[in-house]
Amino acid sequence: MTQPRIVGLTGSIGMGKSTVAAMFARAGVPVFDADAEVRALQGPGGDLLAPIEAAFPGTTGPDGVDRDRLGREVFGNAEALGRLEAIVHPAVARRRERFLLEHAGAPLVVFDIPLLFEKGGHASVDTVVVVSAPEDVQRERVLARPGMTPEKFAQILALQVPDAEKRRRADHVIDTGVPLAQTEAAVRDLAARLAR
Ligand SMILES: CC(C)(COP(=O)(O)OP(=O)(O)OC[C@H]1O[C@@H](n2cnc3c(N)ncnc32)[C@H](O)[C@@H]1O)[C@@H](O)C(=O)NCCC(=O)NCCS
Ligand SMILES: Nc1ncnc2c1ncn2[C@@H]1O[C@H](COP(=O)(O)OP(=O)(O)OP(=O)(O)O)[C@@H](O)[C@H]1O
Repeated sequence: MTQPRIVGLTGSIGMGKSTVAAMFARAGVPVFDADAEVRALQGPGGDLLAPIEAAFPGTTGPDGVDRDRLGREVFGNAEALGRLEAIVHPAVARRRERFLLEHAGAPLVVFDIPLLFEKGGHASVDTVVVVSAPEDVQRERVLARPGMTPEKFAQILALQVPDAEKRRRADHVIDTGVPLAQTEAAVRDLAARLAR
């Protein structure tokens, strides 16, 4: 059986990755959502609660990981973030392998991976799609989120490959600074071309 073509979907914070991933799913393309996997692994009863509690005492409870609290410990502290990533990323990679086996017959699959460039994942996908919007649109979207502050936004941006570089390295750029219907049409068109 031929392997599906693997699309790596990425973009900086607030650029619209999750929205565009949902558009690919509506176009019939199976989507692996790395963030959702992290949330499941860190949620109530999740496999990673014990190792995270051991490494970051007091950050887990009956509701799973307290993400705000853990975020405060790791964003802005490279050593702590590295320790968390060493717990989380191998578990996500195992789930991604399983997803690929489950969808071995599909012509096209999407890996929605926020840190595709940052962690070198672009080398193991066939095509890179970057979602991008003007900086002021990104900023407005992110600061509108509950719990977000300009300081946290700046810390997260500093950890991410800049948008301009992502766009330069992309095989395809999806513009999300336009009306949703226009983005959705672009995604449908790209999905059809890539599935051929
Ligand atoms: C620290 C945690 C609990 C904070 O959760 P919270 O819900 O507050 O934030 P969220 O996950 O929505 O992330 C907010 C923004 O930060 C970015 N971000 C998250 N982790 C990282 C990281 N390791 N490096 C750079 N940016 C990151 C996200 O892409 C997003 O743009 C969580 O981000 C986490 O467990 N991160 C480590 C795992 C990871 O690398 N996840 C992202 C890729 S799968
Ligand atoms: N044309 C568009 N394409 C995508 N999103 C849009 C568009 N116009 C407006 N939006 C809005 O922008 C927001 C994008 O948020 P989304 O959660 O998809 O970003 P994200 O890149 O996944 O974020 P993060 O990296 O922080 O997880 C949504 O509220 C969405 O409705």
